[in-house]
Amino acid sequence: MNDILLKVLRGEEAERTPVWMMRQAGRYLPDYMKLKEKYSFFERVQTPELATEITIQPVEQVGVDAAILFSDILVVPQAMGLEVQLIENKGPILPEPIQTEKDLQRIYIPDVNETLSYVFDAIQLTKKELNNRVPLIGFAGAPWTILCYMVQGKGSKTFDEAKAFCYTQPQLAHQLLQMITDTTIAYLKGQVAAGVDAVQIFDSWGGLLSPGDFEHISLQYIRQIVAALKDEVPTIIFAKGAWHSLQNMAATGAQALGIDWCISPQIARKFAGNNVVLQGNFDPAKLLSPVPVIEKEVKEMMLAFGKGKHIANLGHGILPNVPVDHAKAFVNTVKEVSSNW
Ligand SMILES: Cc1c2[nH]c(c1CCC(=O)O)Cc1[nH]c(c(CCC(=O)O)c1C)Cc1[nH]c(c(CCC(=O)O)c1C)Cc1[nH]c(c(C)c1CCC(=O)O)C2
Repeated sequence: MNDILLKVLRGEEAERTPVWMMRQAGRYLPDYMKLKEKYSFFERVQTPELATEITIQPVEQVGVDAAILFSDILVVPQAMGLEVQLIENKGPILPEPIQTEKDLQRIYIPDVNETLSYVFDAIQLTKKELNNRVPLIGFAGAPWTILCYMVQGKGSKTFDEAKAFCYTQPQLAHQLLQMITDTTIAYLKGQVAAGVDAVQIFDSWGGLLSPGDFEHISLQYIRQIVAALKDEVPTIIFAKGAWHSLQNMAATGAQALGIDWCISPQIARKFAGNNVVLQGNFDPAKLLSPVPVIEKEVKEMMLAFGKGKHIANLGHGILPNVPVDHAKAFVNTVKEVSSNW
């Protein structure tokens, strides 16, 4: 039974630094690609046996200290009544995005036990199959990041239409953000009831907002989610690029904060204070370097974080073209360095 991730999240000492990788269940694994040939994305997500198999692959094949449920943040807008398509090599498309008050009337706060029960079934089955080998992390998108897709209707580097929606129709935007928040709270509570041991909130686009807008448009809703889960399981907030608000994120009471590779561990620690756990922050593209370079740079990262209050991870999701051996070198170097502390 490996529960070092939970020990660190509870503020206890662990034998060594726990390690997992964002988006670890996915396209860099040959066994995942085999299932991808046979089943569509939402078939994989909605079939508990497939989701379980994919969730466990990186635990068995790469040796990570936690599993993260195979699903997607976009199942929430789907459950709220929006169509979501995942198009090969193009990413997500929402053909009828939210842009007006009339559009908002098309969506609703769903009964998660009806619309998202397949996620809860997948969690129960995964917990059974994991048999406590490692903890299971559940997740959801932050309301702002979900709004980005619901309004823009597709991926974007700037999400300018989503921002324009917030800046020109603030009342509608906040109504939508609150609907997403309420759905997300019910959804994450359902994940906890089904058995997840911790949850991560992915605010992938938090860094597109100014510090003031981040508070107003994103963090005030994340704060509600963290508060709602306070007595349930530990929470990790990953707001990519929003390093300016680490102090405010720590004040939400979340147990851990994810950081990306554009901030040093030392500065992140200064901003976040001494109590919260930091998670991160290896540049995912650096996993494309030769293995000796990976080993050297992971060691440097580990030394920069120091012993304790750290969960080793990438600074964003693993890229599909990373060789499995390189992912293993990342995981093994974390284990070696921190076992000798
Ligand atoms: C923004 C976002 C999305 N989804 C997610 C985020 C937040 C994290 C981040 O910023 O990377 C979160 C996510 N998506 C997926 C997981 C699975 C669990 C894990 O291993 O981390 C998680 C945690 C599977 C997935 N979700 C998706 C895939 C790839 C499609 C496939 O394999 O068929 C996987 C494995 C599709 C997806 N889903 C999304 C995009 C933009 C795409 C297409 C681009 C891409 O492929 O990365 C939305």
